[in-house]
Formats: sequence, C-alpha cells, structure tokens
Amino acid sequence: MALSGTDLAKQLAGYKSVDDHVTSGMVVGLGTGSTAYFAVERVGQKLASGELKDIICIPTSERTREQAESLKIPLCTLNEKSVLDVAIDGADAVDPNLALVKGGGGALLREKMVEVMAKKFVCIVDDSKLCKGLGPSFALPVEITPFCHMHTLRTIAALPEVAGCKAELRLGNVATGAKKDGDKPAVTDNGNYIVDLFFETPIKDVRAAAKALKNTVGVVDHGLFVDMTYQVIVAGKDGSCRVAGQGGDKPWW
Ligand SMILES: O=C(CO)[C@H](O)[C@H](O)COP(=O)(O)O
Repeated sequence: MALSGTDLAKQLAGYKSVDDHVTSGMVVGLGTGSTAYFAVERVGQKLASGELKDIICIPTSERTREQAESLKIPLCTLNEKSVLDVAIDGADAVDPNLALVKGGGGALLREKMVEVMAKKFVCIVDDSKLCKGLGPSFALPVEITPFCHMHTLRTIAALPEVAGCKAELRLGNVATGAKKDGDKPAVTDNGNYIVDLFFETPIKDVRAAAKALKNTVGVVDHGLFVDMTYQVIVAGKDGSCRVAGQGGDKPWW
C-alpha cells in the first residue's frame, strides 16, 4: 500500500538510514517506534533479497525483537556484541545541537544502552520532531524503579535543573498510554515505571538536566540523549529528505 503524509516521511527516513549506513558484515542496533519500524523493514527486505549478508542486529525493545524475528533478521544482545557499527532509531524531539528527547514509546533504557555503544548513531525523524529547544514539544520520560515511585517522582520534580516541569506517572500501556490495563502504572520491558516531565518553556541546560536526573537515586535512566547523535535524517510529508550533522548540513531549524 502506498503511504502518504507523515507515514511516507517516516518510511523515507527509515529506508534512507539503512541504504546509507548499513552494509554487509555489520552489527546494527535497531530502534523502537513507528519510524524505526521502517528501518527494520528495510533491513529485512535487503537481507531477503541478498543485498545484505552476514549482519547481526540488536533490538532495543521486545516489540522490535518481534518485528525483526518475523523478518528473519539474525539477532543478538549486548551480552554477545558490545560494539555496534551503527544504530538507527527515531526520536520525539531534536534540537539544533542534535540533542534528543526519546522514550515516548517507553524503550529509552534499552535504546540508550544499545545506541551509546554504536560507532554511529543515526536518528530518523519526520520534520514535525524538529524544535528550537527540548521540553515543550514533547514530555521528557524518566525511567524509575517501582519501589517508592511517588517519592522518586517528587524528588525528580524538585530538581532545580528541571525547574517548572510538571511530573506525571505514565499509566496504561507503556508505548501508547492506552488505558486497557486501567489506570495502573505503565511498565517498561525492564519492569520499571516511567515519569513524564512536561515543560512549558525549553529546558535551559540540557546537559545539566541529564546529569541531575541520572544522579537521582531511584532513576534508572532518562530520555535525554546528549552528545550521541552522528547524523539526523529528516524527511518531510512532501517527500523531501535532508541530513543534519556529520556528513550533512548544519542544523537549519
Ligand atoms: O524513543 C522512542 C521509543 O522509546 C521512539 O524512538 C520515539 O518515541 C519516536 O517514536 P516514533 O518514531 O513512533 O515517533
């Protein structure tokens, strides 16, 4: 079926990331979400056609593992391969320094563990994800341990580095927020909870916020991906595609 609008943009970015960055023999990180879906699909197509050979992939969620298995993509984990040639994933927001908010789908911990080990982390987005400053356009997810989670939520909300944010425990389905499971806390693939931080103004110092969140006892990790992105592939609904970062243009937004 021919795609249109945002889905077409996601497909363009996803396919281009694989066409540009994945070659035979590589270890490849597979991201999570509706944009990463198309990168995984492309890897599957190229393996099936024989255009790609001898690659092994590391999925960043159970959803992605299931998709990859259905496409017969060979998989392993970080336990077997600690270094990846490339990792490809979507994002919820991208600022002009190529810092990201990720974790809308609740997979941020595995995404960060895998993508930080990639020689090249390639981010794929439609142009609605571009922003001048991280915060207002998409809530920042923080993965926390279930133990005394409301205490940890209050501790996070009181950090000066995220001053002014509103912290909410994510309920229902971890990826969609759908309330099929009632109003129970959403549970990540790792058995943890997510607190979403809502901002009305951009986070002033993204690096300081990342450090403060990471240093908070009870926090497992957070969705700020700073100084990790090699390149961002940005696609538009009109079928346009541009690259920012290394090997591409200076961020233009
Ligand atoms: O971080 C993520 C999942 O945890 C996703 O990469 C992010 O939410 C973007 O998803 P989509 O491509 O569906 O907009």
